[in-house]
Amino acid sequence: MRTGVTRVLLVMKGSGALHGAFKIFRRNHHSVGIIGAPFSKGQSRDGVQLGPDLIRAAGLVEKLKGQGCTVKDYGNLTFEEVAKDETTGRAKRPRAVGQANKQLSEAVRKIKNEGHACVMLGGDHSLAIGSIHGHAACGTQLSVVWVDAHADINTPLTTPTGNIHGQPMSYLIHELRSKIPVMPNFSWLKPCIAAEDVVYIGLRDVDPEEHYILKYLGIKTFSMTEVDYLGIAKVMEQTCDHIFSKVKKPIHLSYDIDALDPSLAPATGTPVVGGLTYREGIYITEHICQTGLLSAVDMVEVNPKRGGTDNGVRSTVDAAVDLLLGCFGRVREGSHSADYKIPDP
Ligand SMILES: NC(=[NH2+])NCCC[C@H](N)C(=O)O
Ligand SMILES: [Mn+2]
Ligand SMILES: [Mn+2]
Repeated sequence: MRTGVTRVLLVMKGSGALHGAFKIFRRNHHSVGIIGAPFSKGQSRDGVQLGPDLIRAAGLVEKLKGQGCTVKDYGNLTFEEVAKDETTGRAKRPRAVGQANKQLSEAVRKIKNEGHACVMLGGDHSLAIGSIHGHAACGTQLSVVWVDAHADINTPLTTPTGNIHGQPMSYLIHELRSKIPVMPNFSWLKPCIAAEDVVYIGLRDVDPEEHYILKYLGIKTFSMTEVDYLGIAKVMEQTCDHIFSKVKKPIHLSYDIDALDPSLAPATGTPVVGGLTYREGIYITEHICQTGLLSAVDMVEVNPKRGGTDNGVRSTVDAAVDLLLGCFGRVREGSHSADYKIPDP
């Protein structure tokens, strides 16, 4: 039995005809818990810490409620300044990143334990460390769908930039445990994801060392080349075949806004041309929602100080909101409540 999907026998009153028998309707009463993580030290560009409040200001909570979700906003985390934070290995600001992610992990674990689907608003993508760790801490094995132009799987020794937002996956995957040096403020973190439970979608800027790691671990990837070749519907079908091949596990969707094409989402720190269209980006969320197994979502790397114009920022933030709405029941064909009746004149 699929969870998250209700089968409804739709009978058109008056006509006597049966229309769309056993048509599948999306369950819209998702319970969503939102946590903001205004954190930017996993990379070097100012502004990405403004993401959570901007995404809220674009009406996320009201729109989720408007489509039938129950929403609890847990507010934003606050992060203390870390005084001396020297590079370890090549990783920059490890103490600040380690501390912030420890806080985030605890917050996500609480939201999950209170029974909600968790939405983490970033902030930079280093926050996936705490978000996925806190989600996994609830006890179940997870699948991770990582939608991004980048693989973010450099280790602290392979990273070309030192930015930890390019490394989160390497800290989380069991198989890379021996490749991660001891880092200050990271002793709380244990790997919690198996390489075979990860799927990437949207890749188009992968460092050579990352490419080696992906091949070495046999991780399932759909680069933009595969998106072009297969089309997004097949990509999503194969994504689900892969993550559901053994048992059906809860899904952690980690969505970097730079997966979308920069013409649509320019307000981000590391834009890469040739990205997902709006429709492909939304289709991913609709499909994941349909599985009924979406358990947590990260929406990261929205940076209003990039992207040039006000329009560019607005289009980026609106796209982030629409992607989140797609995760929790919005469908483009439209929808209606179960008890709706056409008004009599
Ligand atoms: N979350 C991101 N936007 N990551 C970009 C990473 C870029 C590059 N691969 C690095 O490791 O630094
Ligand atoms: Mn990225
Ligand atoms: Mn990323």
